[in-house]
Amino acid sequence: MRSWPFAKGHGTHNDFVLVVDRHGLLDPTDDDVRWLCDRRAGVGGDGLLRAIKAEHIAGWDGDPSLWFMDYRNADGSVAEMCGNGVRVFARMLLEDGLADGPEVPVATRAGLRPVTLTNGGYRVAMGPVTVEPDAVEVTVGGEGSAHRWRAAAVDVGNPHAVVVLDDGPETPSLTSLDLRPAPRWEPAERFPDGVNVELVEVVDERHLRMRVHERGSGETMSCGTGTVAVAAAQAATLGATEGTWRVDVPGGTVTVELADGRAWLTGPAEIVARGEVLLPG
Ligand SMILES: N[C@@H](CCC[C@H](N)C(=O)O)C(=O)O
Repeated sequence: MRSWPFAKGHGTHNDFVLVVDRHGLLDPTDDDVRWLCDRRAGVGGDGLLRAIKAEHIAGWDGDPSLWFMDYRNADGSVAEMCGNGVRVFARMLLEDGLADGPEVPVATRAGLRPVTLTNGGYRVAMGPVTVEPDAVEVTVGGEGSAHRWRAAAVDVGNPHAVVVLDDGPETPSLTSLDLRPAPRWEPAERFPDGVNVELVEVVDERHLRMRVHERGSGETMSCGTGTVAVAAAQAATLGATEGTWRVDVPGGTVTVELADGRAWLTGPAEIVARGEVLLPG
């Protein structure tokens, strides 16, 4: 049995188990991550956020004294970035006295992501975003209820495929789609390491509603990098290089600002529990 102090938190109901591992001694295995994220046997979460000093991360060539967010999906796989997670991560560091506000620079596999505590929530500088319209075909739903659409490939540090639903009479509503089976995409080589798939309803030009199937976690109530991806895909459709978008997800609402190929994400971050978890083994 191993006993680890942990916190549980969420950003627009995208939920995480958080552990502080300053010197990189915990080294969670894939099985540990799956167990921690298990909603019946473990603590439960869409992913694990491990805070480790960047000096222990091979390949990090920035300031070694920064906190590095080691993000793992619920299935144990590693991801480059998590837009909701990084806000919750910054909040935990601030609450624990491990960082000074109002700006917390967080090292991630996608690069530096500064998080600033503002009146409207936690604002994250999300870095560069690129959009390739109509790059893949995505199939959503199981046999008998499958739909196929063209999707934009969007890079927010991690990969996304964004389907914007039209308002034609044959188009199913966002809420009716079955996101339990993992969406498929073609050509498969376009995303060799998997992809997060967002489905979007346009409420108006600057207001979007989305659902997401996350690589490594399944359908979640929100995905911060996904909200940036859908805003960027919509901006590309409009021919806009800057602006502010409201994005509604099943777990709440966030704001995405875009300017000159870069993005900022603002939303809530909550810590809901702290304790000691007893890992098997
Ligand atoms: N929920 C996150 C994204 C987490 C990583 C993603 N599943 C991936 O594998 O790329 C977010 O809020 O951005």
